[in-house]
Amino acid sequence: MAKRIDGKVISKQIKDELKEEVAQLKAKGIEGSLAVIQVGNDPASSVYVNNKKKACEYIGIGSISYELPEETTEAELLDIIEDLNKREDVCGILVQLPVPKHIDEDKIIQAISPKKDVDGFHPQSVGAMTIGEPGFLSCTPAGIIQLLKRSNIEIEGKHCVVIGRSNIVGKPMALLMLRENATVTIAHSKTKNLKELCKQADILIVAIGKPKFIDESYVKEGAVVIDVGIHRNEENKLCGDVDFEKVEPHTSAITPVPGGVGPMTIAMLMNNCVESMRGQK
Ligand SMILES: Nc1nc2c(c(=O)[nH]1)N[C@@H](CN(C=O)c1ccc(C(=O)N[C@@H](CCC(=O)O)C(=O)O)cc1)CN2
Repeated sequence: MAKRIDGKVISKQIKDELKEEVAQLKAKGIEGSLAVIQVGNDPASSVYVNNKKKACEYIGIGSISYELPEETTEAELLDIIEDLNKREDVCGILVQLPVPKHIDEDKIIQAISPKKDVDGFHPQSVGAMTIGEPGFLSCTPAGIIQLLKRSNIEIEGKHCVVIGRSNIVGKPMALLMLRENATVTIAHSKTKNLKELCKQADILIVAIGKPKFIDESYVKEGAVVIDVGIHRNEENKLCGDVDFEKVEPHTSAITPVPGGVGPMTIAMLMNNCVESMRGQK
């Protein structure tokens, strides 16, 4: 029977470990706050930002919230980031993505000091990860590695197919799996014979951005399936990129949506904040 990988339980374990560590750091006089910036009022972003602030409170670190109007200019946002880069009480800075179209996302990411880049999106963080140097890891891919390891799923030597090549999930995911000694294939919208390729995967990681796109015909019997997608239907019900009901019986382990990868993104963000407080980066 397929094992359901419970991201809620594993993310809680991680946050509980971090809570203890934060208490120890505080006892040594080390404190820090996460600056959370949201531009505009996209409802999904508001949910994620709120959950991030709640997670800060849970593990015992501060959060400084910036809820900026949609019309905020790029220059105004850059000024705020510049100030936050200099503040000693701020251990991490995150700008919730996506930002409104008139703001250049890359410029914003690059303005955040790599020392406070707890999202792990800065080119310096990505470069460090690529060559195995210390640096903040992108939260969703790092969360998936934790999900696999804490579920005792062997990665080394396995064929992992990652569908999706975004800078925040697909590419770093492939690199982290490679770092764990998996044999990695990246598939994307132009990949030929996607189904045949996916059927070769021992571990299939899906970040394709299409609701319920992956059915059982893409999955090798007994494979591990990780669903990064998150979509809301007309009845406000969430689903992933994987058709869970059809695929689950054919897997050895699978993540649900909700309650799989999503909560891990926030747990790993907290992990990066604590790493920043430790001053290890
Ligand atoms: N600055 C960033 N922006 C975005 C990131 C990111 O890592 N940093 N990732 C995504 C959104 N995201 C975090 O911000 C995120 C997405 C989903 C979840 C989550 O816990 N999902 C729950 C369901 C929650 C719901 O009711 O909608 C689940 O899957 O169980 C957390 C964080 C894009 N932007």
